[in-house]
Amino acid sequence: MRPAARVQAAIELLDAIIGAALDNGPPADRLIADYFRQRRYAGSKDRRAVRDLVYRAIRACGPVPVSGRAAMLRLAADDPALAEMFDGSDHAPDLIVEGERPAAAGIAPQWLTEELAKSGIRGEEAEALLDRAPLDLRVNSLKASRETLDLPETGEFLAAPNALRFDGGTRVETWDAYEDGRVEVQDHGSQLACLAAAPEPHDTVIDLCAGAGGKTLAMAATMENGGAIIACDTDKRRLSQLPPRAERAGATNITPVLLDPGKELERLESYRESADLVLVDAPCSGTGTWRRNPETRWRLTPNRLDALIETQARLLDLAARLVKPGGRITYVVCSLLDREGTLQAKAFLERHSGWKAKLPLIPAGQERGAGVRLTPHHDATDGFFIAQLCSP
Ligand SMILES: C[S@@+](CC[C@H](N)C(=O)[O-])C[C@H]1O[C@@H](n2cnc3c(N)ncnc32)[C@H](O)[C@@H]1O
Repeated sequence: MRPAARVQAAIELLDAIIGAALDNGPPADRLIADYFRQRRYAGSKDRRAVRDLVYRAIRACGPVPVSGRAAMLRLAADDPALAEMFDGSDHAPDLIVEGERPAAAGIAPQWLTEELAKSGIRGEEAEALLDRAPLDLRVNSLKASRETLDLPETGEFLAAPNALRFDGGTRVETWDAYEDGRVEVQDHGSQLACLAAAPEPHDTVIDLCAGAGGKTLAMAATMENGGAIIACDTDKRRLSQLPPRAERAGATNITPVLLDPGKELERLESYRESADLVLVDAPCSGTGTWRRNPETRWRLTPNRLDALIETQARLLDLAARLVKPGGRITYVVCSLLDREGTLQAKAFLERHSGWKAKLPLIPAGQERGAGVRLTPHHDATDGFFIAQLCSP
């Protein structure tokens, strides 16, 4: 593909990504993969170049752009070589018309930038939300040790006991250690959240929002396959990924339980007041993960945020019924908004007398009200809020 044709391809993809963001459609990565599946003539260099342009444009635009072309013009406004590609030739973008406006720059849509600022995320902290993320691995201590594991590349040792960091583009999927479950891809922030949860080998743990099991597997390793982990989720597709992953990782103490939204307690009745630990890794705005999925900031609306906050409160109340006296809830969100983080934890403590917050002991983060917050700028991790809520 000629360079100008790559720019036009990026514009077409951006149109699809903007449409999907507004209609709750597929994520950007899937749209990009589908686009190239239908265009086999594009080589790997073309794909990489187009993908890079698309993500640069997504990161550059704060509010939702009116079109892919406006998003690309945002980039071209600061990049004369890119602006020259708008030359109207075959497969290239049309010439730039005088007065044609690029999409607005910024961190996020205005309302969301304000929510972040209210939560203390502004300036460098806000800008770092759109950095490119490195690739973090967790060495699976059921099968290997970080100190002796031999990998094709040397990773940087991070503060979490099994964490290693590599460059963003590292192709770990091709490594033997990945294939045979000696390592898992997991952001350092997620690993620190599991460290905060600190499950003991004999514990009964309920992982209420287990998804595909990222944190479940980390806890199974910490528990050395002892005790029991009940891994729940309402999403059948995500939860169905857990058993094969557990098998690959050699984790044997996990029971997956599919929940019906709104009827979670009915399914979990037999676990009432039984858990030493309930991990609530709640559905959230994902404002802490924009480094990986920058287009998700165009998907969020004030109404969607309100609905997420309501669900988080409901799941915390449910968790309180599952914890045994003296047990605890570890509440985690990959969000930096106080309404989902410290204010959510505070509201829980007000609703549940006798419960107390205990500051999680992790070698990173900053105290934020009832818990600890990790941010891309301060901790070089995805953004997280983590609280430990202890039952009387
Ligand atoms: C942040 S993700 C969990 C990620 C997962 N713990 C991990 O480490 O990979 C939140 C999960 O909550 C699930 N969820 C949403 N509503 C739920 C509900 N009412 N009960 C249980 N899980 C729910 C979603 O399907 C999603 O998988």
